Amino acid sequence: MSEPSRIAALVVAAGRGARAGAGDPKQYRLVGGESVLGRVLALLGAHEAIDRILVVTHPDDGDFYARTTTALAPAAREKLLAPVQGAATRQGSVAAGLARLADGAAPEIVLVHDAARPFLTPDLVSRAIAAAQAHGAAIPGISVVDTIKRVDETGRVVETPPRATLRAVQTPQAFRFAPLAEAHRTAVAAGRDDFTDDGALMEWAGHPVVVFAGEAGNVKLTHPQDFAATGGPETRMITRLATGFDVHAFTVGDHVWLGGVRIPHTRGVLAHSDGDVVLHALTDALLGALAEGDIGTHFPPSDPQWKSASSDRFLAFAAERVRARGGIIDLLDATILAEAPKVGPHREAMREAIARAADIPVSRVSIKATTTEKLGFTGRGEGIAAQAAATIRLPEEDA
Ligand SMILES: Nc1ccn([C@@H]2O[C@H](COP(=O)(O)OP(=O)(O)OP(=O)(O)O)[C@@H](O)[C@H]2O)c(=O)n1
Ligand SMILES: C[C@](O)(CO)[C@H](O)COP(=O)(O)O
Repeated sequence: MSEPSRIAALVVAAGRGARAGAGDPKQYRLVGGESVLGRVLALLGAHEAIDRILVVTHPDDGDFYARTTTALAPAAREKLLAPVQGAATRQGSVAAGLARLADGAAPEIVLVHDAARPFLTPDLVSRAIAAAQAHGAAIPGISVVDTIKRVDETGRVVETPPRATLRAVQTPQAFRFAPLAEAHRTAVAAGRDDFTDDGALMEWAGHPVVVFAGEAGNVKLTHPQDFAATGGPETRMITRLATGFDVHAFTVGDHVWLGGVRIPHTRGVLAHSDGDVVLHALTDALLGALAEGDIGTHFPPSDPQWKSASSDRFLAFAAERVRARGGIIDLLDATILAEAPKVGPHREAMREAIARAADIPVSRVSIKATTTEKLGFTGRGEGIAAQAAATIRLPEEDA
């Protein structure tokens, strides 16, 4: 069997955003409630074909970068290499990243992406990878809607290129790694540091470059009005809250699963799956927020394939449904109702496990517990229960 391709994402984030006006560096400002770079890294991190991500940063941005990456889901954080420092030009910043990626086992394919383009989609990333695998050098482009003129230094029009032949190109631009790294070294040796994209640099170095379909929404945040326009996503997102509840009876056994953690106990639970009441309640809360039924709708207990199933897959499924509808999970909160086992010693491990299953930052997961003062079935030690709440944001048109 052939080895899977090694595919790296190189995100250039070392610019100063002079055209974006006063304020924090544009790659760390918020759009739709999330940092621009954070959105890029979350999306690239969740893409299964990408095995490592390198961000090229500005030396002044250490704190911004640390805050952004701490808030990432574990799956995305694990793919991050230590950042490298950029240069005075975009081309120089890309070259610095390529030099770092060449250290050790270089990737086969590299996707070069502007941190300032936070609205890329998984589909665009997949198309970029497929195009690079097929053609070696591939860049996303869209047809232009304005008529474009070439002018001289006085502003006089010297040419009107036929519009049908023009494309406005974007990132991620995808290349076989070795030729791109070589072309960058050749450009520096030739004293060139003025290429505004890697497609132009590869073209100059004599490589064929193909354009594949870009996306109109994949804009580069350049001027202050670009951020005003993206005030859209924030106001267009609708917050939804829903709850979930689950109970399992105790039976003979020596452990229980709670929040994705195996906890030794004097009893086990009666269940078709692993009987994790916390993950079941959270799954129902997420499905409720989507109005997409409940856990039994998607994973019927009558279906033998879910026998003894690990419940993190149920939660992962529900979280993926939120993302598939363009949504964001803001909070997963659960309360465990039991006299025993004690939850406190396992709380952080549960938060980590839930964050991992839902692919969200740990800071968005909360676990609480209470006894019921020896009242009711939980008080009598007959079973264990969990109630949960989830808040998500969904695009207005889909909510
Ligand atoms: N020396 C530079 C210049 C740009 N970039 C990155 O290249 C991308 C595209 O560049 P641009 O939108 O021009 O960003 P800035 O250079 O920051 O903007 P400006 O030209 O307005 O200062 C951005 O993600 C930017 O951070 C970089 O890593 N290093
Ligand atoms: C790479 C790029 O985003 C493709 O459109 C663009 O060339 C970057 O230009 P900038 O002047 O560095 O923003």
